[in-house]
Amino acid sequence: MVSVGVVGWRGMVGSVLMDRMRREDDFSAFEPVFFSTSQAGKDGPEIGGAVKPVLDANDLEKLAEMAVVVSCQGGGYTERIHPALRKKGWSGYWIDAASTLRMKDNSVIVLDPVNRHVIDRALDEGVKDFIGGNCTVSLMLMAVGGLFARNWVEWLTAMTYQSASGAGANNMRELVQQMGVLGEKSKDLLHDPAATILDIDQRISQTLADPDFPSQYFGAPLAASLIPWIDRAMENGQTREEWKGIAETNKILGRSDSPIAIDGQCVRVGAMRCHSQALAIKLKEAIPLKTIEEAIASANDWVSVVPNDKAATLAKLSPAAVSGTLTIAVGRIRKMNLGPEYLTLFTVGDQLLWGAAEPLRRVLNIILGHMAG
Ligand SMILES: NC(=O)C1=CN([C@@H]2O[C@H](COP(=O)(O)OP(=O)(O)OC[C@H]3O[C@@H](n4cnc5c(N)ncnc54)[C@H](OP(=O)(O)O)[C@@H]3O)[C@@H](O)[C@H]2O)C=CC1
Ligand SMILES: N[C@@H](CC(=O)OP(=O)(O)O)C(=O)O
Repeated sequence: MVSVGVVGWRGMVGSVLMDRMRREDDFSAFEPVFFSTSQAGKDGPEIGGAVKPVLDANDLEKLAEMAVVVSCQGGGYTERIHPALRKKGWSGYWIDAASTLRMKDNSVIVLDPVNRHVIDRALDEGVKDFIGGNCTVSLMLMAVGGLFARNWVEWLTAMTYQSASGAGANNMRELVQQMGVLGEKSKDLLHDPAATILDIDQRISQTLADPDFPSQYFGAPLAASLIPWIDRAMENGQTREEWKGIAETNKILGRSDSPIAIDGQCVRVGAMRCHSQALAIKLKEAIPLKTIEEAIASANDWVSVVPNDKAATLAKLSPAAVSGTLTIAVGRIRKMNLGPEYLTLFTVGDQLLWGAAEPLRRVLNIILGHMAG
């Protein structure tokens, strides 16, 4: 059996990946070897009734024995270990959730329902680094990949509403903590029939402004507010999250040499693990709405077109409705009053599933199939 090293299996993305692998019985196709930077020697996860000790994730000798390494450990780990392994002459496959290697010439950003042809060509050409994309980019392409596949898109803007999970587990905890503080600080007024809504609003504002309000990880209140800044500044005024939109989308589509114009604003909102996006798309021609909806709906098995009405929208087009599922909900699809070539829509997807773990799980199976010949 092919030995596959798994690093980062304890983390948030890694935990979601493990759950998906168990559900799809992926572990029956290879020999998993679990690595950790803090748990070496302890019992690893139970797989098929067997429990084996965890190995040291810094042990290059042991890692080099793997035919494939899957890492959800983070960019710092990748920066240290990947070049050291390659320098040792390791020629195995490296699959990674971190952004570190995404834009390297000899890596592929993987989203197989959208770019399987790019992945297959890379495997045939001997590429060994296969990297999961930025979650927002992956979710956008899962939503409107059908429009790109038909070469209908002239340009696209993505106004994002990104969940706390994109920033990490501690940020998710902080969001819930913030919600709890707001509830606790206002409950006396909520239970007082004489209290006016402006009394309650003022109490919330005072609580958000309190220097003791928990914001260590986000750096600002997120609950009852939002943060229009994700990742670090770029020289052109974008954030790096916004830059990923054009850079990674075009690399995934194999369009880096003739990029499609993409830009937008990336905003953190108080959702737990689903990213939402409002897209505006300039089509190359005035395509009928029904034809557009059919192209979106037929692009992959997970996209689900939600009718543009209030009941369907409230029931199906939200983080509350989509969280924890592989569904890519796409709704509010309509032409804009800017002209018949201008399309807008709203999409919601689970940022830990299709935004992180699922593309890694799927490309591992593609690579194992390629290795089997
Ligand atoms: N967060 C997201 O939604 C997305 C993240 N990514 C990327 O995926 C990578 C992993 O991100 P993420 O999963 O958020 O990272 P986490 O911080 O959740 O996990 C990374 C590692 O932290 C260590 N760790 C320390 N304390 C704990 C703890 N209490 N519980 C579990 N693990 C702990 C574990 O390593 P050890 O076992 O060695 O101690 C774990 O593998 C990053 O590169 C990130 O950029 C990509 C797309 C989306
Ligand atoms: N940056 C995304 C999460 C993610 O995809 O990170 P990266 O592109 O560094 O893997 C967010 O904050 O929501």
